[in-house]
Formats: sequence, C-alpha cells, structure tokens
Amino acid sequence: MVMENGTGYESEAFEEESIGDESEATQAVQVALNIRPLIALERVQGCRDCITVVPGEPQVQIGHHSFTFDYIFGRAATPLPSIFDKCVKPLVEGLFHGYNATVLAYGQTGSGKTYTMGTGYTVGGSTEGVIPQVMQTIFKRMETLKHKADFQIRVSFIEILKEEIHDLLDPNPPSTEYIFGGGLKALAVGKPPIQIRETTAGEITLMGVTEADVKSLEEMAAYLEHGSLSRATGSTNMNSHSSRSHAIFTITLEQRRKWDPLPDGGNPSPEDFNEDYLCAKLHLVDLAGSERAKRTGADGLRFKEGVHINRGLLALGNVISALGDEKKRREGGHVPYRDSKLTRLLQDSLGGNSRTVMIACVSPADVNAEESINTLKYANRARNIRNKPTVNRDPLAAEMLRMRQQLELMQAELLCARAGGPSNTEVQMLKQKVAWLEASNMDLQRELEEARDRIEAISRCALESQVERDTLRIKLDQLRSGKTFEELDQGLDVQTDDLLKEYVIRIQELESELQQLQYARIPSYYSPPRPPSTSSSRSRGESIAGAGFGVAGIDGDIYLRPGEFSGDIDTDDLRNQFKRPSMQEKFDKELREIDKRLEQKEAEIKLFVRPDSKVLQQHFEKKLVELEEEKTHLQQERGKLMMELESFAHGSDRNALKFQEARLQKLKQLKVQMQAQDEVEDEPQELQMWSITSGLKGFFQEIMPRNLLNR
Ligand SMILES: Nc1ncnc2c1ncn2[C@@H]1O[C@H](COP(=O)(O)OP(=O)(O)OP(=O)(O)O)[C@@H](O)[C@H]1O
Repeated sequence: MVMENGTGYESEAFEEESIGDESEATQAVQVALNIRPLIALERVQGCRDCITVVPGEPQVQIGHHSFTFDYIFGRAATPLPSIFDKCVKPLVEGLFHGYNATVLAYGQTGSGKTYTMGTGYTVGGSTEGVIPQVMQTIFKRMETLKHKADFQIRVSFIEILKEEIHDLLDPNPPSTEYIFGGGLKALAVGKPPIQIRETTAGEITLMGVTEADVKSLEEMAAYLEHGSLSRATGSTNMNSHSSRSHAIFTITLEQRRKWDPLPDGGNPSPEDFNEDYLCAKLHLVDLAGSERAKRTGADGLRFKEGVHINRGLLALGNVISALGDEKKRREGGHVPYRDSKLTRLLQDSLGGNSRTVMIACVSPADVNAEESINTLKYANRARNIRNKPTVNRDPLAAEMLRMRQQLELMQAELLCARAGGPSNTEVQMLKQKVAWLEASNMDLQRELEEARDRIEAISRCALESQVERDTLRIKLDQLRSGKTFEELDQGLDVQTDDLLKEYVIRIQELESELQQLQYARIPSYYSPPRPPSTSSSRSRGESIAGAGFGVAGIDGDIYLRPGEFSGDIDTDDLRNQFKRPSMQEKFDKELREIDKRLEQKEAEIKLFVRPDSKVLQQHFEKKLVELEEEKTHLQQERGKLMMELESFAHGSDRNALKFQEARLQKLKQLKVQMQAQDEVEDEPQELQMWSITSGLKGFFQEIMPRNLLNR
C-alpha cells in the first residue's frame, strides 16, 4: 500500500509526524479532511464509495493510497458540526487574544466547499456551515466579555474572479455590460479598483475594499448573505450552483480592554496595562473548485473561468509546495506568492503570522477518485507549512490607552486626597521635599560621574607611563647587550607596545590579587591610613580626593585602580605598609633556612674532623688482641723450627747444613724483629699495628714455603 507522508512523495512506510525539530513558536497548518456523502447525481450515475476511513485513526484509504490528516470528518466518521468545534472554534478564541486566523476550504468542484464553509448562507437558512457558526460564537463571546473590553467588528467580503478582485459588499457595485463573445464586463463608475498592499510591518491589506462596521449578529449575517448573492456562480455538469470565484469573507475584531482601578487602591503594575489594544483578522476562504473542462462540460465563459480557477489553484499549489519543502524553507528559498492575487492575499495565512486550518473537501464517488487523490496529496503537502502566529497590537493605540488610564488613576487619587487625605499645605511641603531630594540626588550622581572620569584618566596615565618605562628598560638592556639604536627601533614596534601594555595590565591585576591576599592574611600589619603628609616624596603617590587607591607594582610602584578605596590617602604610607610585611617575612624565612642548613653542615664536618675516641679505642684493642694471637702463633712456629733444626744438626748432608745456616740466619732476624715488636708496644696503637703487620708479612713472604703460607 502506498502511504502519503506529507512530503508530496509516495512512500511505502507511514510516517505519523513529518515535522520534527521546529521551534515552539511556529505552528503547522492544520489539515482536516471532509468527505461529503454521495449526492443524488452521483447515485443516479451509479457511483460507488471508494474512500475508506481507518477506524479510530485520522487516516483514509483510497485505492492503494493511504493519507493521514489532523482530522477527518464526514460520512460515518464525525458529523459535520464537529469541524467547527474541533478546528475552527480554537481559532475564534485566538482572535480574542489578538491572533490572526484563516480557514481555507479546498477541493474539486462539487466536493462541498461552499456547503462546508456556509458561504451560501441566507438569513433564516441552515446555520450548519463554518461561517454562520463563527459569527454566532464571536457574538456570544463578545457578550461575555463586554464588561472587560470594548469591541469593534468590521467585515469585508471579496471574490477573485479571473484575477480581478471584486468587492462583494460594495454598496455601489460597478454596472456590467455584455461584451460580444466575451461575456460580462464590469464598467467601473468612479471607484478605483481594489489593490493589494503590504504594510511596513509586512501585513497584507486591501486598498479600497468596503469594510462594514457591524454591531450585531444579524447585521453580519445580512452582509454575508448580501455578498454570497453577489458572488459569481454558474451551472456546470458537475455542480448546478458552482462557484466561479475564490471568495474571502474577513472578520476584523478590534478590542480595547477596559481598565478596572484596583480595588485596594494600590498602584497598577505594567501587566495591568498589557494587551490593552488588540486587533486580529479571521479570513474565511471558499476557493473555487478545481475542474476538468471535459467533465464539467464548460465552454466559452465557463471554460475561461475554469482556466483562471485552475491557474490560481496551481499558484496556490506551488506556494504550498515551496512552503512545505523543509529544505527550501530552511534555506530561505523563494515562495511565489506574487504569481497570483489569491496567493498574494493568502500570504499571511500560509507561512505568515496566522493560525491556519485547511479543510480539504472530497467526493467519495469512484468517478472522482483521481481528483480526490490529487486533493488529498495537495492537502497533505499543506501539513508541512509552518506559520508563526503573533499577537497583533497597535503600539500607538496601546500607549494612548495606557496614558488615559494613568490620567484616570491620578484623577481618582486627587479625589481621594480631597475627600480626607493630607492637607494641601502638607502635600505642598512634601512635594518640595521630594523635589529638593531629587535635585541633590542629581548633583551627587553628577559628582560621582566626574570622579569616575578622573579615576579613569589617571589610571590610563599610570598605565601609559608604566608601559613607556618598561619599553625604555628593554631598550636599555638591549643597548647594553650590544645592539644599535637602529636595531632597537626595528625591534620595538607598535605591536610590542601593545603586548607590553597587555602584560602590564595583567601584572597589575595579579599584583592586586596578591596584595589583597596578603592583606587578608596579615591583618596585624595593616594600620589605617594616616592623614595626608606634606612630604615632598609624594610626587606620584599624591593624595587623590575621591580616587581609588594605588596597588604596588613589581618594583614597589603604585598604580591607581578605581573603585577599591576612596578618601584622602597618603600613597607612600600605603606603599610602605604593603611592602614591609611581605619583604621582612621573606628575609626571615630565608635566614632561618640558611641557619638550619649551616647547622647540618657543621654536624657533618664535626663527624669527620673529630672521630669518636671510644670507637677508635675499641677498634685498636681488637687489633692488638689479633696481633697477640699472631705473636703466640709465631712463637709456636719458632719452637717447631728449632726442633727441626736440632734434628738436622745431627745429619751430615751438605745441603742440610746450608739450609740450616740459612734458617739460623732467618731465626736471628726473626728474633730481632720480635724484640723490636716488644719495644713498639709502647708506641701509638696505629703505628704499632702498621709496623707489626708489615714486618711479619715481609718475614713470612721470605722464609716460609708457599704451601705453609697459604694454609
Ligand atoms: N456534507 C454534505 N451533505 C450533503 N450534501 C452535501 C454536503 N456537502 C456538499 N453537499 C452537496 O454537494 C453539492 C456540491 O456542493 P458545493 O456547492 O458546496 O460544492 P463546491 O465544492 O462548493 O463546488 P464548486 O467548487 O463548484 O463551487 C451541493 O448540492 C451540496 O448540497
């Protein structure tokens, strides 16, 4: 099944809501489908009903097409009066809140547009149509609101016939004459033709149209009937009473709210004056029906009318397509409103500031299926149009009304005062007092402004001089580093100046913050500023009456910042007060740290320069024990050797004798060494240890066989 999704294209999938992300301020054109029953002519022709309404859904099926609308009326769906209740009544209500509205009936010829709209209303006749119900509702509502507002109602009724606008309420309509082969032609008698104009506010108006003031429902009904009778109609094969023009019945509702003085006698708030003057229009449009000459059997005049009707409807279709295309709308694409008078007149209603309802009328007869499908597609596209309703106020009239109400309020106050309020003399005195207070207030404000200007100027000067000084310092540094004057001039351009300025400002801000923090942290350092001193050192930090106080810069300079302090201030004192705490504390802290580190160093040096005697004593005692042990061991060794020597002495071997001699020699040396060791025991322990160990080592290396030494 083909589903119509409101984009003008057919798709297999049904999309319930084709409009998504628009702002809340916009409102989609509402589309209602009205399916009239089969009429006698269709029954006679043996036509069959080809439209099915999906139960419980605002959806219809025709052939293999499916369409969804905002509302569906007619036949078994909903009885006709509901069209007004559901779709049009809210628009009438909106009219009383200043919102323009449009109800537009569209459809094939003979589909029931005039019937639905009630454009063919006659006094005493059926009141089923939309327009009669609108009229009744408006007057009923006015009746209930008459104590709150004054209403004024005007109506106009025009038709667009063959691209000409006719005033259906013109008391002196132009006479007509028959033109051979061309039908009837209007002969203008004095009155200029009606013109479409666009006001500066973008509102579309008709110049030269009759706007009839109406005071009652009957009067309005009479105008509607009069216009209906004046409207061009003709008989075709499809409708014996076919409308040959697009008709627009416009109701203009003006209201001026009556203002009630507050019961408690209090002052009115601005809200009390809101919406005091509103003016809104309701257009009720009964379009001529689209038709096919082949089916209507139109020829001659009727055929020409049909061509114009279709041309106007085509232009309307193009406007609807342009407005319904979301992409085009977002890109602000061209909307061809000027292609026809109909579209130009409906500019506010389609894509403008109006609340709009389109009623698509269709015949259920299968012979009209093709036209019905076209109508449904057309209407479905209209659902994509977004309007932006706005309240219509006349600012000038609103202002006048506000002033009038204020005058009334003051008169009431005067009456009240005369009745028992304060005496005239008291009132005069109070008035004088108020005037005097107001004048002195003005003076003070002026002085304040002047002081602010002065502060600003001084701040600027301070900033400039700071920048200049820094620039010079940079230059000086660069000169010292060997740059020439030419290089300096090239290097420091305007941009550098600006950059410097930025830095200086930033530095000032940071310094200010820092000072505030310090100030908050060490309140004891702060003492209130002394009276201004006469010291000559106050050149830059001179006392400035009413000015803001200075902030210490990097190098202790004072920069003025407005709005932080006011009064007569000695800035040198302030500078000292703000400088001292921070510097002193910094130095103290540094000194403490240095002391601490010195102490640490001293301790380390002491440890190395004067070793602990106890530890040393233990160390050498241990060494002595070891040496004693070694001495004992050596003595044992000597004993052994002596024994061996004796056993050798009894032998006769020459080699043994030689060896013996060598051993004896060595033993002597050993003896000498041991004696020497005994002697050095009285020497310092370190020397003892050294001499003993080195002596013994040499001895053993020389006399002992290697294997004995390693054991
Ligand atoms: N809801 C309805 N119930 C009964 N009859 C209806 C209904 N709607 C329309 N008709 C009848 O259908 C016929 C055509 O209606 P109408 O003149 O309103 O059509 P139209 O769309 O205005 O035609 P045209 O565009 O040619 O003016 C009329 O005889 C009318 O009485």
